[in-house]
Amino acid sequence: MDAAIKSIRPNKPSDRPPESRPAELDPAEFLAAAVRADQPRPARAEAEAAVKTLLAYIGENTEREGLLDTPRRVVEAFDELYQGYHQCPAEVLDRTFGETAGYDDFVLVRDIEFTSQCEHHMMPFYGKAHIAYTPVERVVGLSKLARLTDIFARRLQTQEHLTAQIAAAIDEVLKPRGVAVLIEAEHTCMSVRGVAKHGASTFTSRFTGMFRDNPAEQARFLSLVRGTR
Ligand SMILES: Nc1nc2c(ncn2[C@@H]2O[C@H](COP(=O)(O)OP(=O)(O)OP(=O)(O)O)[C@@H](O)[C@H]2O)c(=O)[nH]1
Ligand SMILES: [Zn+2]
Repeated sequence: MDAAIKSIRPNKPSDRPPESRPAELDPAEFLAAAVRADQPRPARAEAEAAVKTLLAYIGENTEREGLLDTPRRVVEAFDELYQGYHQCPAEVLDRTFGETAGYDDFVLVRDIEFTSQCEHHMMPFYGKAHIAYTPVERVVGLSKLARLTDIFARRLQTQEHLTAQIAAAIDEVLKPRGVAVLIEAEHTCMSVRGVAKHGASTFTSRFTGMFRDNPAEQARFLSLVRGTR
C-alpha cells in the first residue's frame, strides 16, 4: 500500500469490529417504543425555559413580541419531530395478510420520503428510503413500511443507524427470506453549516438473508431502485 495512504489508515484489519449485529440492535430494545412511561422526563415548562435560554444565548431579546410564543412553538415542533420515541415499531408490522396466491418474489416500496434529525447537530437530514423484503407466506400492508420508516426517522439518528434499524425491525417481526434497505439523503448539517456542501447525497444500505447471500438479488433490487422515475 502507498505509504501516504497507510499513514492515514492506522487500523489493521484485525482492529475492525466483528460483522455481527451491533449490541444496540438487541430486538427487545429497538422494537419497543423508545420512551417508557416509567422514564422520568422534564416538564414541558422546563423544556420551554431551555428554549428561552438558547434564544438569549444567540443574543435575542426573549421578551419581544415575536418571540413570546417561540418556546412553546419549538417544544411543540419537537413533540412532532421526535414522536417516534413514543411509537412501537413492532406494533406497526403486526397486521399481516395471508392470501397471497403463492407470491414468492420480493416486494419493493421505493421512494419513501422521510425527514430525520441528525444526532450530532440536531439538524434535519432528509431523503428517500427504498425497502424490499421477500415474504414467507404472509405479507404486510405496504403503508406499514413507510410508517416504520417514520417511526425510526422521528428520533435522533445517524443515517447508518436508521438504515440498520429499519432492516432489523422487518427481519425480527416478519421473519422474511431477506430484507434490503437503501437510503439516500442530504444532511443539512453538511449543507447549511460546517463544510457547506449543498447537494451532496449520502447512500447507506443494509442487506439481510437472501439479499445478503445472493448478489443477483441485490443487483435486481438496486436496478429496480435506480429504474426510470
Ligand atoms: N456517519 C455519519 N456522520 C454524520 C451523520 N450526520 C452527520 N454526520 C457527521 O457527524 C460528524 C460530526 O463530526 P464532529 O467533528 O464531531 O462535529 P463538527 O465539528 O460539527 O463537524 P463538521 O460538520 O465537520 O463541522 C460530521 O462529520 C457530520 O458530517 C450520519 O448520519 N452519519
Ligand atoms: Zn449533523
